[in-house]
Amino acid sequence: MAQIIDGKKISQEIKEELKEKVAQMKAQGIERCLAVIQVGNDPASAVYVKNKKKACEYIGIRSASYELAEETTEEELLKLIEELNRQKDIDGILVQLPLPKHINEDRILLAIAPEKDVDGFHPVNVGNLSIGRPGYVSCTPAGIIQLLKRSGIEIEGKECVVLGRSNIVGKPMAALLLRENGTVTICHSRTKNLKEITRRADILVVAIGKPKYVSADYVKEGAVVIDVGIHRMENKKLCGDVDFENVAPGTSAITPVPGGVGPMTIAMLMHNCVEGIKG
Ligand SMILES: Nc1nc(=O)c2c([nH]1)NC[C@@H]1CN(c3ccc(C(=O)N[C@@H](CCC(=O)O)C(=O)O)cc3)C=[N+]21
Repeated sequence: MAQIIDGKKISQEIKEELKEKVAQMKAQGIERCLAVIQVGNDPASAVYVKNKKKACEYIGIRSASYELAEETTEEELLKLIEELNRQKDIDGILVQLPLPKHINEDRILLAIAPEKDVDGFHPVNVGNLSIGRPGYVSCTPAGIIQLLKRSGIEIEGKECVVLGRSNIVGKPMAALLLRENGTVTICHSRTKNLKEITRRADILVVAIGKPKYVSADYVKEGAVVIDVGIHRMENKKLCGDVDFENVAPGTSAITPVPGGVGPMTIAMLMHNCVEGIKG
């Protein structure tokens, strides 16, 4: 029987550990504050932002919330970021994505001071990860490493296949698996003979952004499958990039959606806020 990897439980464990750490830091007079910026009122973003603020409250760090109108200009947003970059009492800056179309996301992410970039999206942090230097690591892939480690799944020497090549998930995921001494292949929507490659995986991370895209014929018997996708179906239920019912029986371990990778993203954001930059 496949082990269902419980992201909710593991994320809770991490938040408990962080809560304790925050209490110790407070006793030494150290406080943390995360600035959370949301532009516009996309309902999905509003839910995520609310969950991030709730997590801050739970572990005991302050959050400063900036809810900006849809019409906010790129210049106005840049000005706010520059102000927050300068403020000594702000430790982390998170700009919720996606941004409205009239704002250049790239320019915004580049404006966040790398030492406050708790999302790990700034090119300096991305670069540091790829050459093995200390820096903030993107929360979703960092959370996946924690899921694997805390579920007793070894990475070293394993065939790891990442399906998807986004800057936020696929690429940093590959870098992290490599850092853990996995043998890493990245494949994507244009890959030829995709199934042949995904079927080689001992650990398959799916972040292709298509609902229920991966069926059992993509997966080797006994593989570990991590599903990064999150989609709302017509019946309002959530599903991932993996067809869970079809794939789960042939795996040794698999993450569900919801309750898999999603909660880990927020736990690792909290980790980044509390721990700061470390090796
Ligand atoms: N600057 C920025 N940083 C992000 O980290 C970021 C972002 N923008 N924009 C959107 C994506 C998406 N994301 C998720 C976080 C938590 C869940 C999560 O907790 N999911 C729950 C379900 C939540 C629900 O019920 O909708 C689960 O999978 O169990 C999902 C997705 C962070 N993102």
